[in-house]
Amino acid sequence: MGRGEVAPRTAGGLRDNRMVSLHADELPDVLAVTPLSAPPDVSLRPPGSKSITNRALICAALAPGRSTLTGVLFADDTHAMLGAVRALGATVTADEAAYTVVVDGVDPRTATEPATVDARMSGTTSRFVLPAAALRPVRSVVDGSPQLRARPFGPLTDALRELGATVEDLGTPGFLPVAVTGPVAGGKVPLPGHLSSQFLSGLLMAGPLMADGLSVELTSPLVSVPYVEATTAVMAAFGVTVDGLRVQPGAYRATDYAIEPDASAASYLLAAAAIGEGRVTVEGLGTGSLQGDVRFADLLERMGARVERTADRITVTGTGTLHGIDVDMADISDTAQTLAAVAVFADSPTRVRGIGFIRKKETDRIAAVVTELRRAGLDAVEDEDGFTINPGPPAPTAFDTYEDHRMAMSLALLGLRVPGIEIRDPRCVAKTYPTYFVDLARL
Ligand SMILES: O=C(O)C1=C[C@@H](OP(=O)(O)O)[C@@H](O)[C@H](O)C1
Ligand SMILES: C=C(OP(=O)(O)O)C(=O)O
Repeated sequence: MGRGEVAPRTAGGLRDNRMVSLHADELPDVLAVTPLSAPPDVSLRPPGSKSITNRALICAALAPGRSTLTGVLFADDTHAMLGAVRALGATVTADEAAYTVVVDGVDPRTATEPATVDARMSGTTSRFVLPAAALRPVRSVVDGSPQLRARPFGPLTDALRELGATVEDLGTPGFLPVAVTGPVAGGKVPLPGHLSSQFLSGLLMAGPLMADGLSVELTSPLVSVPYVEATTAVMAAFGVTVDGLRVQPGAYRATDYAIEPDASAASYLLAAAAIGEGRVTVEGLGTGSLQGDVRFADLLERMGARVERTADRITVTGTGTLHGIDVDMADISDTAQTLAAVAVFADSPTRVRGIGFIRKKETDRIAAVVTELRRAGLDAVEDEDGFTINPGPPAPTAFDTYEDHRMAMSLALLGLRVPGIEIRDPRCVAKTYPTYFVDLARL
């Protein structure tokens, strides 16, 4: 995928072409979105999945021997993970132009060097790397950005202590930074599920290298369930079986692994078809996807868009009709802000439930999306576990993005239909989708 060229401060239209790149590295402080001049009719392949890339990197790093990963996402969150697995002793050779990473993994139980990991803003990196670091008989420090330091971490440190690791709180207990010294013995452990699924995914991936194996007992309902299914699927590709929430002692097998495109990233492109009353095909994602977020297309269908699916492709066609829906998004909460943007153009209110935990993501996403839509003159209401969007025409607005890539990507969609929409700090898309505005411009 090359870098797009469009007019300065402009995304969405290619006609006034003054050749300024829309890659995240080169975006201005404020980006104006130009409404679509015609309904989109495009086929796109989003970049590799962040979630699958970061799982495959952990499994490959723990698998002695050489693994080759293809379709890799190169974005801030995966650069964080590349740094993390290097710090843990894996040898990593990345070829960004070829979307490929070669990993020579090592058994962490033989480590002799202390490690320091900067997880940057990446929840997955921090929560996946700490249990892996706990397998090492030496001390590892894990830290991240101020934003990541504000996100919950305590369930993971509690679980690792219970499983036999030494965990030091280096700041506020329950938050980064922390230090861990293993080896973690393993065994049975209780774990809350209602804050994040990433604690469970991280523990499961370290499970086979714990001397006593691992058995997790959830003490509260699990959110983001499909991500745990993705974890066990990637582990299976590297030769490890998870039975319920139990993992026997064993070993990862180095392998060559193809990463599918990112389904959360795809949500913006598919939403654009519904909003822009055109047609968008997302290649490489379909009924065979490992990612729950492909189900975002089901919601567009419920709202009135036409959806066609094959094993590896989804096409959404906007029909000009969009009805509001009432939906629990606990399984696919990364697409809740995308749905909010679509809901603005529906003919009845949309209520999203079950996502109270997204208040602890990059920002309080419920408060942020409601605040910004209200600034655009919409009647949006914050609920404890979600939000309600009453549709209406958005006023020209420069949206704040709260250092949250998904705020930027979702709110930009309004500008495809409404003039005067601007995105402040659009560079925050670099966290998971540095070429987002390049792809948006292709619509
Ligand atoms: O495991 C993963 O790859 C992810 C799980 C989800 O987080 P939570 O489990 O914290 O909801 C999701 O929001 C995040 O973007 C990626
Ligand atoms: C919540 C997200 O990421 P993470 O938890 O991995 O930082 C996200 O990508 O929306």
